[in-house]
Amino acid sequence: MSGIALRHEFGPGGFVLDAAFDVPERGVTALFGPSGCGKSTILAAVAGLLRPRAGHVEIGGAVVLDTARGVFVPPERRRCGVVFQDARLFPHLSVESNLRYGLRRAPRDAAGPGFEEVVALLGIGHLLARRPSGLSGGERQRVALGRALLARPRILLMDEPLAALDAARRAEVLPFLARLRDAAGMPILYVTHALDEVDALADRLVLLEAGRVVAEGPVAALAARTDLPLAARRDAGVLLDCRVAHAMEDGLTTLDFTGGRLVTTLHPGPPGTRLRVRVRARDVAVAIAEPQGISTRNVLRGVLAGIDPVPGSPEAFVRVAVGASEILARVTRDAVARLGLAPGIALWVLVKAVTFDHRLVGAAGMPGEPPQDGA
Ligand SMILES: Nc1ncnc2c1ncn2[C@@H]1O[C@H](COP(=O)(O)OP(=O)(O)OP(=O)(O)O)[C@@H](O)[C@H]1O
Repeated sequence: MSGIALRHEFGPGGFVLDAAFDVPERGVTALFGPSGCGKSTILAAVAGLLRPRAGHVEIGGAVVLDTARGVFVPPERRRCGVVFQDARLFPHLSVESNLRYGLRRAPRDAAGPGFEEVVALLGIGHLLARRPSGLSGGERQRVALGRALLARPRILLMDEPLAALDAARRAEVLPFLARLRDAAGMPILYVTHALDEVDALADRLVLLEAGRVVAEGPVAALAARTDLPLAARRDAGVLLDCRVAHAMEDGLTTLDFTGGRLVTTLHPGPPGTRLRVRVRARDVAVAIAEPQGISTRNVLRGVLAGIDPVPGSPEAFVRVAVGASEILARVTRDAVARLGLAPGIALWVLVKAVTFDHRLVGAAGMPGEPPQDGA
């Protein structure tokens, strides 16, 4: 586990950062929050590019900052691999030379994937002879990821690595990021304000607001909470870890989750492919009796676990336990009263097959790759 605790002020009366959180040894920890909440400042302080007033930063067992004891390891000795919005490749060097620059920076005794392995992981073998100016934005970012990884850092720090790309390029790079996350074997601290990137990549979420940590924990656990700023978003809803059960003849796909089965119009991959699906609360309706004669493909039986009114609105979140999972429905308070909803009653959850977000990427494994049993 890596630990980060930082306090900083940008001049008298300026922005104040006061944040502490843990980063597990593996996987992506996303720093998420509105513009100006301090995400980039945290990353800069971890990388050693900013000297905070007070703080303690430990990465993979190495203390790189401890202001109480006067420890400040300079950025070049912190072994942080940093990837920014813009790839920042050396323009006069080929892709291969850019990558080998990363490799030369790796400490002799540091273990990590080799040149060929990284090139294959990021699908950049056909680009090696080119200069950065001859690459698309997405290809440049893939090379930047490779260069950072080849330096065999203790941690990868990514500051909105997809923010400068258009939607098509983002969709192209996202699966490679997911691949890198699974293969890198090191923590990744990932700054973003795009929820779809969190859904696709993050294991843990650190939710920030005005320089402070509002909540931290596994992404799915935070998505299910109705007391966080996330719940105010239009796309608020639970995340379900699913596995493709089978493709149906009518072009639909069934997904299994711990609690039941969903029919969707998604085509994430062959049976066994794992993916994380966002079920938006606004797309979910509830019924107190099993509905008949409706077009909705997903009708799941559950038990009403709780009702959370949305402050300042005529709406409420209804939490429904479906097997071991919980699904959120956003309904009017009028519906709560009309149906006599109360915790403990049986409830049917209705989700149309067409409502699932098609931008979602497999949470593990690449769409189209064979399933990895036991993964
Ligand atoms: N060098 C600086 N001097 C003064 N204020 C600064 C400085 N750098 C950042 N800030 C302020 O600190 C706050 C946090 O900035 P930061 O860039 O960390 O936010 P962010 O969450 O990464 O935002 P975004 O999502 O827009 O990139 C902002 O209010 C910003 O104006």
